[in-house]
Amino acid sequence: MDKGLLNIKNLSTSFRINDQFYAAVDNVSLSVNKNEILGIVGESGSGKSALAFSIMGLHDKLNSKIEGEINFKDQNIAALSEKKMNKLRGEEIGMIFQDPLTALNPLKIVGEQISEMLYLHTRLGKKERKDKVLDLINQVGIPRPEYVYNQYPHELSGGMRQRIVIAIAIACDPEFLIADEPTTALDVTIQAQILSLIKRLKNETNSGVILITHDLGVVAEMADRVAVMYAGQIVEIAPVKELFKNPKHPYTRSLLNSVPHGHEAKSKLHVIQGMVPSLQKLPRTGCRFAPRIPWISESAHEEHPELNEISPGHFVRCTCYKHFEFPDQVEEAVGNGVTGS
Ligand SMILES: Nc1ncnc2c1ncn2[C@@H]1O[C@H](COP(=O)(O)OP(=O)(O)OP(=O)(O)O)[C@@H](O)[C@H]1O
Repeated sequence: MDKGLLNIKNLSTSFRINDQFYAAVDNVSLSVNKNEILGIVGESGSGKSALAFSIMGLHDKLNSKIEGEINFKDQNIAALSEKKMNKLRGEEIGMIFQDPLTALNPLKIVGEQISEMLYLHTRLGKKERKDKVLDLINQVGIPRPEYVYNQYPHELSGGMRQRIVIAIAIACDPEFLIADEPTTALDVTIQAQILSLIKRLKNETNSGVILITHDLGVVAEMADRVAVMYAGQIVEIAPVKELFKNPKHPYTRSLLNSVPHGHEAKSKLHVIQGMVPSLQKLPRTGCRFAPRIPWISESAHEEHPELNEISPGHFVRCTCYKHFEFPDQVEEAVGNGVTGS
């Protein structure tokens, strides 16, 4: 894989459960370049947030364990002290959290919350900080910055609150942004505004972005490349157009097929049943997706599934995709007098 602004190598993040550690992120390698948005998709429990929190160094050290490397601008930030990580967080890597209500302090006016970031990470004086905060509120598309500066989070709409969270994340011009489900809590029109804001900021600052979402429409709109996570592993990674045009892994195909398209209202949705197993129940050997596609023979899977590059920049884990059909598609084909391959 190419060398980017962020290079993650063999990252595993494990959590302590009943005195044993279980990996929620399991041997993940990926890179993100400047001015690139990497979308990360996957069902709930696939390890997306655990990965994001690992990059930000936000896991509780007592109950989690991180192995592997998280190289940011050629420095392994997984090995940094808490003090250095505190400096890096916000200053060089900003994070936009899913729920603005929990990300913001309900007892402080929003202007001060943005200003605090500048106080911690810059040498700006009080007046310069205020000017910069007003400028940031303006940049994230909120009218009347002077007025909004003095408001409490509960006085703002959900969309405005998320803009404030974004203003905090970009206050120090970070070179990298992690957005973890940034629009999940918002209604559709506001979603579109927030996403175009993130894209504009990325273009203006040339920053690298990881965008975590379970919404494939968002990924199609925003990402340059997409990584599909299942049970702690990347099962497929490809440039966005390639992934949508030529999805290979059964899990990716199932995710894509579960999105209804308006113009195909009457066509059937082929979906794989089941869900990501809990950490303790996760199969740790062989193809982790095999239990959800039991109609695919054991010999179709690799014993130790790796990410194989099948075309430039398009990687797929395991060989089972070569033999995969949705069972109801096979039935349809047989019903039509055509045998499924
Ligand atoms: N602090 C923790 N302690 C124990 N297990 C955890 C912890 N955080 C996450 N997990 C487990 O790790 C797995 C991955 O969780 P994670 O939150 O990363 O998934 P996700 O893909 O981000 O899901 P969602 O879309 O719901 O946010 C899950 O099985 C989850 O229960």
